[in-house]
Amino acid sequence: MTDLIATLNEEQARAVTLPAQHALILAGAGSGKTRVLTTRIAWLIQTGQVTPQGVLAVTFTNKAAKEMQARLAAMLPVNPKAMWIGTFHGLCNRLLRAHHREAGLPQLFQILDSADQLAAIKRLLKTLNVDDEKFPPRELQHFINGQKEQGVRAAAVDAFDDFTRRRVALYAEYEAQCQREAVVDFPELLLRTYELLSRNEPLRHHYQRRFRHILTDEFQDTNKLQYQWLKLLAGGEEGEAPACLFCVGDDDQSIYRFRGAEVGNMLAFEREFKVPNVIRLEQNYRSCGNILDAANAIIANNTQRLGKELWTDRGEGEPIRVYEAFTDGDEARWLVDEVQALVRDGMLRSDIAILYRANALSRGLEHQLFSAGVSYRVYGGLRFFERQEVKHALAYLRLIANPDDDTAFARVVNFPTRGIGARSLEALQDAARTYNSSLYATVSHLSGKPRASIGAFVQLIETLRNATASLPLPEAVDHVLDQSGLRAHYESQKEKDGRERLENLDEIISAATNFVAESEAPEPDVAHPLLADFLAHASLEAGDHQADATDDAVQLMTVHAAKGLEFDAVFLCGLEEGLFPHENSLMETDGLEEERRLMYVAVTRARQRLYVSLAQSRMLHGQTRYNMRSRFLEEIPEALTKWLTPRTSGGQMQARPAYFTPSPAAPRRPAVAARAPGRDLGGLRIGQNVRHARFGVGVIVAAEGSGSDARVHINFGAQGVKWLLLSVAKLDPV
Ligand SMILES: Nc1ncnc2c1ncn2[C@@H]1O[C@H](COP(=O)(O)OP(=O)(O)OP(=O)(O)O)[C@@H](O)[C@H]1O
Ligand SMILES: [Mg+2]
Repeated sequence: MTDLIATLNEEQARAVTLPAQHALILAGAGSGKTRVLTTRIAWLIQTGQVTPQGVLAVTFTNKAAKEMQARLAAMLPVNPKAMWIGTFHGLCNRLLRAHHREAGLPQLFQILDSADQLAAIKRLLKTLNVDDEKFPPRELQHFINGQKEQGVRAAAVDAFDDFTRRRVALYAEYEAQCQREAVVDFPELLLRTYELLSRNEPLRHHYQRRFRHILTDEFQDTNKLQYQWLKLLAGGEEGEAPACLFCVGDDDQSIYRFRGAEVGNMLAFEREFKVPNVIRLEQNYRSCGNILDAANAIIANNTQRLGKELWTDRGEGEPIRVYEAFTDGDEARWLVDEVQALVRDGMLRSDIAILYRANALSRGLEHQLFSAGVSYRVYGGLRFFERQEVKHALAYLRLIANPDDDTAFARVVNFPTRGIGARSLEALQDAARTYNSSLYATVSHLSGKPRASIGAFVQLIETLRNATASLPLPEAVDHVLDQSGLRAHYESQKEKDGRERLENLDEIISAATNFVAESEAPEPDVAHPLLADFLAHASLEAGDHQADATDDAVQLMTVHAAKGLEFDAVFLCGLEEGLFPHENSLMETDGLEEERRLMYVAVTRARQRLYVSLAQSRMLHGQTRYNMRSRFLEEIPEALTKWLTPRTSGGQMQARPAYFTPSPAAPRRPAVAARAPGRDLGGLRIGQNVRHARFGVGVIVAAEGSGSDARVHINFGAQGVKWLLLSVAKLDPV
């Protein structure tokens, strides 16, 4: 044990060996916060100040909890599985299972993940005959979860207008439905435990006496209810000594404010508990100097900071490598080549991470990795072709290619909802068994209402088949997305999630475009002969090649999912305005500062090598976009970087030069929505602020087309993001 402390620096050792009092460790990335927290648990146990059962430690992800357990097992002769180390959700689940009766739940209550929860809400709305146009399920879900995260039950919501009163009534109905069906959603796990402990005094005292040390990692991302929960468990009632709270966090890494995380909890904690020990750690052990300097320089542009600096004695290390590709395809190919070179030089694949801001970027990368036979693993998110909305879209295509595909039929016959009832489907399934034929073929044997409702669906598929027969594959996909109602369905879902799903739908068009370009298709490349191949390609890419956890695989994830992790080499791609910072954040300072913190998290994941890349044109969501270089890239001091491609002048990116010959995998024909690059934006440029008579002030985030066809993509903040024709819209520079 003393050995372990000997490897720590002075401040770290002081934090680990603090007396039994509250403490706040406020420190930047890679300064050893998580290591200090883990070592403190070991030290407390080893010095006999607490038993392993007396410790409660909260981590942010299950992966982090497992790592902490493994480190403890290496330091101490204890069974860390028996200890209370886990995420808020995991720990609450454990408490509720142990005291399910007191919590009013059957022992085998089921947990609803976010998708299940949404399905439950939809079902509820249907049963109650509620118009889901007026009360979109996803908004209702957001409302309910928001209330629960504030610790507010339906009965306690203050509703001053009719709309809110209706929502609250639905919240109450939803609570009743969950209770009837014995299911618990994510925020409910926390709220239920919180209520259990606050109402049940003996139980509360039991746990307050038991957990004498409560340690929380990533404290900057706790929400209000989580903080209340910690306070409740810490106790300190009626003259009893409270448990010692040991919280570690970094305000510069607070990246969940959009979900209700309150960085103010750090200050509230310090104030409310009169925390006697606030320790700052300033030495970074993770990253080489250049990487750290870049991170410091980037975050210095934020104004809302508690303020701290990081230094390292590891030497400056390698420069940050910057690659500016012509297209996203070029970017992905370069990236995979570079990954392979690193692996040849002896780096483990699992020490290499590819990070991106938005999930939609993973498809192109996955495709390149897959084609090159590099095993990879996608964390915290499904692989592209496994995502629900993508599977729905593929199901329509599968029915066009093969009407007898019953799985595809069942998946979309009533999605988007077309009022086909469970009874009708049962009748169809029974008849299919009797006639021993596929669902599709059986519809003609039905009669009455089922025949009419399901018959209309069959008719839709027939129409789709005819309409797409002579279209090029990407256009066929586009057509199906529209006519199936899928696009409209996800468009009606205004929350973040709905947008992301829409983006993923459009991404299938990009996939089809690339597939056609690569498949040596005979001219004319009309959809139908290619469709089956494309679908096979999609299911292959979805199923196989997903390396399992033990495999040595390159790690792909969003920046959000990378919090707390570290890798020898990090590739951060898509560094373009509109992508990172994300276009939805451009209008508000808070939004931009949260994006910058996210950038800081991304950069500080790298130990030795950091690559940042961008593409001058990117096919995303079915459209070719020409974005400006990300301001975050411009915020990295030039002396720290090494450009692998000629450094362009910055500002608006150059269009691909006319002499550039497309590489083999680049699209041979323009995609549905792609336009020729030579643009004349009538004196405007991407990144510029403009005023529109109706929408107000916005920022130009992308452009396409030229001459009288030129269109610009403008983010008007609260007014939304719009495509406007330059020749029609009157835009004044501001
Ligand atoms: N005193 C030390 N000597 C050597 N290595 C250290 C020391 N302290 C921390 N490290 C190493 O530095 C790396 C970063 O530590 P850790 O993950 O605990 O930082 P962190 O502050 O939790 O980072 P983040 O903010 O990203 O969560 C780890 O590999 C850790 O083992
Ligand atoms: Mg950490």
